[in-house]
Amino acid sequence: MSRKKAVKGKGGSRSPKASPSSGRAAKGLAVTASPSSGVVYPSRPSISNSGEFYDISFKVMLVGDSGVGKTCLLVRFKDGAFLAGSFISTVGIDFRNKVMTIDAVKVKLQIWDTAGQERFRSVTHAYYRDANALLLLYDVTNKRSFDNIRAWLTEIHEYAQQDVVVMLLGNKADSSHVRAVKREEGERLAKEFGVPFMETSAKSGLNVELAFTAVAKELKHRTMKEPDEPKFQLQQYVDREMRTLGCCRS
Ligand SMILES: Nc1nc2c(ncn2[C@@H]2O[C@H](COP(=O)(O)OP(=O)(O)OP(=O)(O)O)[C@@H](O)[C@H]2O)c(=O)[nH]1
Ligand SMILES: [Mg+2]
Repeated sequence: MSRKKAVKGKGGSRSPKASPSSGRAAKGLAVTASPSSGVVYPSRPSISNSGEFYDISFKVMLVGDSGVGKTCLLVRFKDGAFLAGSFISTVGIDFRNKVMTIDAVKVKLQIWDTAGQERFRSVTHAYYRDANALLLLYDVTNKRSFDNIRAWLTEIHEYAQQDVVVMLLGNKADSSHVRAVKREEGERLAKEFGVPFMETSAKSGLNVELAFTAVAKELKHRTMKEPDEPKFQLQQYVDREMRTLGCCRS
């Protein structure tokens, strides 16, 4: 992840107008195309900038106050590393691509890392409308970042698509000695707004993969759901995975 002062990503085009794109068709899969979600065109193979084929592509945005760990979460997910040391605040917006295999379908996530600082808010607003999913972060050691979640949700409501997938993440869960927001408080707020929730740690890797996988599953199901297939239940999936893995999946 480039942390330098640039509005540039490593993954290719950075036009906010680029719509969810298509990829190589998954063999034998029924496809329903929707203009606002990842669309599959069976005859058109696509290849990501990293050289990987994919079937469907979605845009995911990381949002939340400055310092909550958005960049670190993305770096952990993409590179499996933690950016320790001094904090370099993101300037503008940046993105990285990752192709995941979800139920035998190659799902490309184009993940936009936004700047949490107030002065970049207008830049972020321009990107909301094309996002298929938003990961909204607060820092469990910073009460203010949690209190600001309501304002972030209002902003999301104002600028994002109506059917955008939103997930609330309480990051820095490794810092139990300086915790300022209880897990139950996060759960309560998420319930109030009807969004799925989990705690994560970019430092330890706790639930990082799970957060992105859950979002990718939800988006994939919305696009490729068979008529008789039940609706994917994101929070239930997350709860089940956390139980199975003793709540501490990395
Ligand atoms: N202990 C701990 N520290 C973290 C974690 N995630 C991020 N940090 C630290 O928090 C600081 C901010 O992290 P960033 O990822 O740069 O924050 P950001 O949300 O991208 O901030 P902006 O780019 O300004 O919006 C850095 O010093 C990180 O090392 C985490 O899970 N645990
Ligand atoms: Mg950042």
